[in-house]
Amino acid sequence: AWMDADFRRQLSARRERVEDAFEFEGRKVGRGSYGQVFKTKPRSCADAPAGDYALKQIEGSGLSMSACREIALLRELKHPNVISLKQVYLAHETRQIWLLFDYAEHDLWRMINFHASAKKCNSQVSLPPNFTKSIMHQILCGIHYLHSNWVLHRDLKPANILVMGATSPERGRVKIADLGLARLFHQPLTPLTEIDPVVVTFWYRAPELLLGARHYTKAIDLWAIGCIMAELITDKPLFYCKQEEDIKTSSPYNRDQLERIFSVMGFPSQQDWRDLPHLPKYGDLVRNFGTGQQYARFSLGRHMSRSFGMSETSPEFRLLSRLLAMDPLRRPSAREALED
Ligand SMILES: Cc1ccc(-n2nc(C(C)(C)C)cc2NC(=O)NCCO)cc1
Repeated sequence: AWMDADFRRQLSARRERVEDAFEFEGRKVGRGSYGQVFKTKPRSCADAPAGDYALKQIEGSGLSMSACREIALLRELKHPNVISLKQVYLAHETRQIWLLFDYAEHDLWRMINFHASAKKCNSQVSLPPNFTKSIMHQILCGIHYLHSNWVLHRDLKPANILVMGATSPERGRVKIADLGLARLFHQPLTPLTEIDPVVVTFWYRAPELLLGARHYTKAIDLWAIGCIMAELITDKPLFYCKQEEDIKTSSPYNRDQLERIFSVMGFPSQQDWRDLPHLPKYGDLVRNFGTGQQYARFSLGRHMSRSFGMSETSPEFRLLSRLLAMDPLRRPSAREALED
């Protein structure tokens, strides 16, 4: 009531309603803790250019903290490899918030699974090497832009790497997005609750996070990019680890996930990772793994050459092993990885 009633009436009469501009009934394509997403086209009367759009109806009502954060963040960011927010619709009657994005036909999770299943039935439809190189270059460009604006992603994984489809003028272009769950908790140590049917995976989480690191860093994003690179090459999650169903742990320490990392990478020595003993969960690590002698013969080179014939002297292996350095201080910045 603080606003003059007549002025309010004029404003609400002029405000463009999302249902007037877009047809989205029954066209839901996504559902998660963040809200629901519809694939839509503008109605002829709308002034949006023709093409497919994604309309996200934000969970909850009114300007929640996460809605504010998403709008404030996305409206400032503009890069070809980062999802772009086209329009915000505030439905005052229902206090609903709608975000309009360009529709991305694909995401890396589905593309990798498609090729993995195609491989199983022996049609050699594996991802062409140039595809992996192009996707990696675009992810690194997008992350370099975010990091230079001091935006950390915190939950990079194939499902958050969108790829524009054939009907889009930006065909084949990567759009880094954040479709969901982990965004609700800004600190790495918040308990993971099952507010979303899809179980959170730890496969892309850097070892320092699993050992209780208190803050996200750029190096944590680069570790995840290393995991994505390996998955593009092999069609398999590098640090695949079965998930217990009830992930209600409040501790960041995940023994099974750490075990999987060590059985691929080997166990980090004092020389490999000087600061390891200073991490909060180092005591648990020693209790569970001792000196890690049982992993002495494992290494990334051994894993990639024995399982996928990748040469340890190849340039792609060199980049992969830099991205997957156990010590976060030894991982390259996005710029250094781009130069590589
Ligand atoms: C609460 C909240 C949710 C998502 C974001 N977010 N962040 C990003 C980055 C890639 C710029 C980091 C992108 C988004 N949001 C989206 O990708 N939204 C589209 C589907 O939900 C921000 C904040």
